[in-house]
Amino acid sequence: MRYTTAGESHGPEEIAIIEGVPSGLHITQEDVNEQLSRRQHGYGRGERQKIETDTVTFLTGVRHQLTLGSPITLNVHNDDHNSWSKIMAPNDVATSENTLRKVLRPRPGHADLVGGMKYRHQSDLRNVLERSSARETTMRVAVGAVAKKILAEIGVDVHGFVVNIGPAKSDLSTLTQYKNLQELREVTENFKTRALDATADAAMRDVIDKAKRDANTVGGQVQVIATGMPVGLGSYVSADEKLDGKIARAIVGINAFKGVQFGGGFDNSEKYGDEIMDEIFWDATKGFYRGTDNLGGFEGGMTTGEAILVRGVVKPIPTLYRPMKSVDIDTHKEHRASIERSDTTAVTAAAVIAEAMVAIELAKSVLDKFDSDNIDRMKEQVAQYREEIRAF
Ligand SMILES: Cc1cc2nc3c(=O)[nH]c(=O)nc-3n(C[C@H](O)[C@H](O)[C@H](O)COP(=O)(O)O)c2cc1C
Ligand SMILES: C=C(O[C@@H]1CC(C(=O)O)=C[C@@H](OP(=O)(O)O)[C@H]1O)C(=O)O
Repeated sequence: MRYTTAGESHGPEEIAIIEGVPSGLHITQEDVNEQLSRRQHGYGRGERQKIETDTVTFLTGVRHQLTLGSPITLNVHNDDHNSWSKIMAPNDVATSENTLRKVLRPRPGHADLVGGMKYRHQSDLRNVLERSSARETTMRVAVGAVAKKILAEIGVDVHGFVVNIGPAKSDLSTLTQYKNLQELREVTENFKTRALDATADAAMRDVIDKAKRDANTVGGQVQVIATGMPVGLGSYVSADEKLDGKIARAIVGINAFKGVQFGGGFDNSEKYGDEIMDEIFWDATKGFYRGTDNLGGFEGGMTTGEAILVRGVVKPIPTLYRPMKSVDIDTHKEHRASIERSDTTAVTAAAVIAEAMVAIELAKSVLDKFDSDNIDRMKEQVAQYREEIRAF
């Protein structure tokens, strides 16, 4: 399975094309809309989310709620485009009127300056901003919704949570060692049944309100937990086959993500070996298993069969309403950075996007190993493989 996305933030449409989804997968537009709606929620976002109601249209690859095995085209309309149609017009020549919203003072922390240099957009950095915007993550979540449906067919569940927003921490933040799998499962379930909107926590709202009052922004960490993956997805034999490596790349590829860890991650560096390795046990019904999950479900770049625990670090939003120092690209004079309408934080959305990215990488790995033509044949092969592994 592979995919590509296209679309500018204030252009008319966002598009994704996915190839390699098996035939016979049951999927509806509502399945995708549910995930798109989760991405749009979260305290601390700006005015844009009030304008958009992200809903998908299947343009190709699905018939009577079943995938055909052909490329699937997903489309989400940008409602905000109504206010930008002249500025984003593909067929009109540039005039003083339709370039009114020029960006000439690059925002530190954004793609503006380097993107402008690289693509020679020296007359208007909006040409960078439009595609570098995290608006594009709408389509990654849409693709992730398809991946989650594939994974659900073989009992794999993937869920993203907020760990902290600035200094305000959720209960999950204390679970860095995962010594007790039962505790991990309970906390996970507890979090899932609560509103995804971890920013409902009063302490988190306070941090966001303070940042907003100060014309500032704030970041945080998110955690993705995936359960039910078969043993042995990914491989140690070549560096680019390692599934933890593919997931790390997918996570850091999300706008504003600056770090990733598995299991206890960075905290493990302060521990001794006997505190960290996940000891091996055997049981006649389930075969080999571990008592802990300090390594986050990977050994040698392969799934161990325990929960996959991935954490991502999200930097604060770069656009500041009290902007930082920058330089005008026309005059080369020092000037405060441009201000664009912006979020105060997007950590809650980031948890949903990280979930989608993990789901995409896991689904790809399943489709690489098992039949990818038809979903029922894939399921049969996974069941057969699971039985072989259990009997090892
Ligand atoms: C869901 C989401 C929403 C975002 N919203 C904004 C925003 O409103 N304003 C902004 O300046 N950056 C926002 N960002 C971050 C920028 O897109 C990102 O920092 C920028 O593209 C530079 O990429 P980098 O941080 O990965 O280097 C958002 C990121 C995510 C994941
Ligand atoms: C549009 C979304 O996020 C946008 C991501 C973003 C950025 O610079 O990354 C900047 C803002 O864009 P705008 O100026 O149009 O409000 C966010 O709203 C979205 O998540 O759907």
